[in-house]
Amino acid sequence: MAILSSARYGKDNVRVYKVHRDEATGTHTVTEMTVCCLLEGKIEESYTVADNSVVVATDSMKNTIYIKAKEHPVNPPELYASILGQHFLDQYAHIDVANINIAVKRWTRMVIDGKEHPHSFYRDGEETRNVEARITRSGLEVRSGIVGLTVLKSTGSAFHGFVRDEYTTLPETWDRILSTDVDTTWKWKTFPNLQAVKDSVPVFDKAWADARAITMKTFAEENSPSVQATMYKMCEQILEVAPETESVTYALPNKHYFEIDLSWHKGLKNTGKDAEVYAPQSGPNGLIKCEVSRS
Ligand SMILES: O=c1[nH]c(=O)c2[nH]c(=O)[nH]c2[nH]1
Repeated sequence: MAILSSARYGKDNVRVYKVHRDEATGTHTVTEMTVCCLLEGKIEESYTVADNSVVVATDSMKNTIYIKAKEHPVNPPELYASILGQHFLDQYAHIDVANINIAVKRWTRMVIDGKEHPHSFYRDGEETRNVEARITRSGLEVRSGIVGLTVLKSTGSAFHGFVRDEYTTLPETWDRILSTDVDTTWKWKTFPNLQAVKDSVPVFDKAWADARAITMKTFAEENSPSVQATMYKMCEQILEVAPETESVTYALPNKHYFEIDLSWHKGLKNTGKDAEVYAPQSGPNGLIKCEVSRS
């Protein structure tokens, strides 16, 4: 005997671009995002007995993503995700949950001859602003975040005092390169309904800007004793500045840069205090994760 223990389906990788044209100033503002929409509900029969009468086609979900982007603001993405998800619950009585994930790409306004250009933008990094929303009839669970913010510091990072035994070869260091691709999320207290999300609109952009600034300032200024200790400090600060959040997570790869001993070539000094040329590693890499909640 078999039983369908869990199921969700929908459209992934729906790419959407929206322009807002300010008629008064002639300034355009653009948003480009990738949306994933997965529905849950009374859909068992579509899997178990091939009954498609319960299936909202994933093609219709794609259409709905475009239509809701036309009808409503797409910023902040937390609001658009909530509006989109709520639509599926309102429209289809047998759908219980809409899982909406959004990744917003960067289009930063060009500055030409010292002036912000009204309609030209550039991609300043692969970092995205992300939202994961789970919309149910008992509330909206929303997690915001940043993915793919790549950072490096050339000093101001140490790692020593770790376990030394017969498996250890890594030397202790008081000065190393630290580099990572930041993946962080902050979870909002569950919203009871869509109106509560609408009422919270101003806090979403602020939390994103604060989390980004805290990540970079802490990374840059702290004399890091480890990735673990640095990320915990970042979490604490985000919880502090965003009181509407419940918890914060970080997942940070430790992207290693190895010293290269070149002494075999004419006695070249390139290790320790003389290290200048390093070998960036693709893998293996460390991967350090944490979630910090209010106590
Ligand atoms: O910050 C670090 N944390 C670790 O857990 C670890 N492990 C390791 O080999 N290097 C590092 N660096």
